[in-house]
Amino acid sequence: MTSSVPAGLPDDPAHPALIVSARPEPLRIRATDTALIVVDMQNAYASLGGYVDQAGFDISGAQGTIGHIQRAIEAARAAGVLVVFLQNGWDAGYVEAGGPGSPNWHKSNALKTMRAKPDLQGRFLAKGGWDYALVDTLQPTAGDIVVPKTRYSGFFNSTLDSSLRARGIRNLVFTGIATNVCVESSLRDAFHLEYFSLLLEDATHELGGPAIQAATVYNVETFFGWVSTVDAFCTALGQPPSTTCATNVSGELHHA
Ligand SMILES: NC(=O)N/C=C\C(=O)O
Repeated sequence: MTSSVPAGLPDDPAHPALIVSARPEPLRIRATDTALIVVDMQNAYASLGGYVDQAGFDISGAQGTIGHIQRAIEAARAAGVLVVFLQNGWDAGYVEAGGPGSPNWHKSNALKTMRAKPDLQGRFLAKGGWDYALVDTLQPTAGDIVVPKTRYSGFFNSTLDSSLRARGIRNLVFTGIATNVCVESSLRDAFHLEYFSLLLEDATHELGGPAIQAATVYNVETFFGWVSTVDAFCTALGQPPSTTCATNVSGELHHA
């Protein structure tokens, strides 16, 4: 059910709110209590030759997603919205990945692919390696935060929750890869931790195909939060794409 009445934290006359056009209704946020969460934009998930590519997933849409995330990051920084990069992976010896006693050892397609192809052993998601690194075009700058994590949810065994609470953050704007795994896992945990979550659907990419993307969007819109676009986010921040930046069809960033 959609509505035009904004949801979100109550109005506070001392701190005027911004309204983001979203489904199922607009969401009220403030730059000072909002963080843009960039989930796992590492070579593993967004570059040819990285883990998910080598494990057989289609990442042909990832380049376009990178361009959309760049726009959201530029708008966030310009408006004073905190930018948080999540970075998924383990120590080079894979101790943090867990052994056979951990479901992660059995379900992680990175670990499974490396076990199936021993020549790839040590290549995927190991701290210090190319696969683990954030893609060249989405690098943190001063004022941004980078939060390492070892499981799908950014909130599990990480400093994410305390870093956000210390800064008074109550609204999280989610971007990244993969929509249906680490983005959705983190967003679901955010709901249970009382954060208001906004998914920028054109700044995410799925592992599993368009129906899988649609399923997460449905889940978020119906149960866990709100769904919007990069353009709507930029506009709400007073950073319309025409005056800040725009993407061309290949997803590369250029300044207008
Ligand atoms: N970043 C993610 O969504 N990761 C998904 C799968 C994996 O890490 O194996």
